[in-house]
Amino acid sequence: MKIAIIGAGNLGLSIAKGVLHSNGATTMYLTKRNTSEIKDFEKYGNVTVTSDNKEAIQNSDTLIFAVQPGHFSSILEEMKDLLTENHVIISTITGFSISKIEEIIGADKHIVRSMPNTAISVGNSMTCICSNELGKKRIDLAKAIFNRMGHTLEIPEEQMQAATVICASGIAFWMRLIRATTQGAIQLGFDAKEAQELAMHTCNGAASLLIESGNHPEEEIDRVTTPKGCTIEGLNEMEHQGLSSSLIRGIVTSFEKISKIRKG
Ligand SMILES: NC(=O)C1=CN([C@@H]2O[C@H](COP(=O)(O)OP(=O)(O)OC[C@H]3O[C@@H](n4cnc5c(N)ncnc54)[C@H](O)[C@@H]3O)[C@@H](O)[C@H]2O)C=CC1
Ligand SMILES: O=C(O)[C@@H]1CCC=N1
Repeated sequence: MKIAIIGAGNLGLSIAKGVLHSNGATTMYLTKRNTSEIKDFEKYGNVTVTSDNKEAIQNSDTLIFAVQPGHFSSILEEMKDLLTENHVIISTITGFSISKIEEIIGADKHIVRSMPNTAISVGNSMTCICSNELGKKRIDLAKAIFNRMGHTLEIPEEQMQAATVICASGIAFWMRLIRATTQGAIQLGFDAKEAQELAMHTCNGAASLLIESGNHPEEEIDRVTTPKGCTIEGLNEMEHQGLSSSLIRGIVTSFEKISKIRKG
């Protein structure tokens, strides 16, 4: 597998780390405009860091685009003559539809849209993917790439905007919940380091319980909430203060913002 990551910023580098972590590529190109900060990646023998997208594309078969939405059209325009039916073109760009990509490079290319998150760097991304008609022939390959770095779900393109919020922005939402729990633990007497340790491992345990059991969260909550106990008292107070409601409202607000990014 010869992978090029076009736009090695926050997400692109997270993908690069995940690929390295999982030995997922024979060669890997990382491109960005100013490469000085990421030259270190060349210590991995199979990695080339360059600002030359053309070189990266010509020497790779799987192209992962991770540039800002506003830069994507012009990069595709510049590179379209280099893109062939042998390439698998994977976009991670928020709000940029497959039809818009096809308008620029043509429908005769294998195009996959993916929405990973930054936990891809530690091999634990929730990644949603979909493809154009021709890309269906390569979707299993794309799934195999992302499955090495977490969990993958194929979805209809119409759900991509929602997946962006739940999975990609979701990392930030969960971080805030972990941070708030950490602050609570400090208030109760743990030092900051221990407080975070307790918060993040408990969060990990909660997710693992659901993943392994397939249970609904309320089933697991029922096991914790002793009648007249402290958990239900705390949980109800959180709901009086709008915990679930504020999360749902935040999710919907992020979703609506993507439509504005798309138009802009
Ligand atoms: N950060 C995240 O957690 C996620 C981001 N995304 C999407 O991924 C894309 C990238 O997001 P970030 O990594 O956060 O942005 P970023 O700004 O950190 O990275 C973009 C990179 O592209 C580089 N770049 C700009 N023009 C270029 C060009 N002509 N050739 C090569 N590289 C070029 C920039 O130097 C920068 O390093 C966005 O479209 C975003 O919507 C999707 C899922 C998660
Ligand atoms: O905040 C953003 O717009 C991008 C897309 C999802 C995660 N980061």
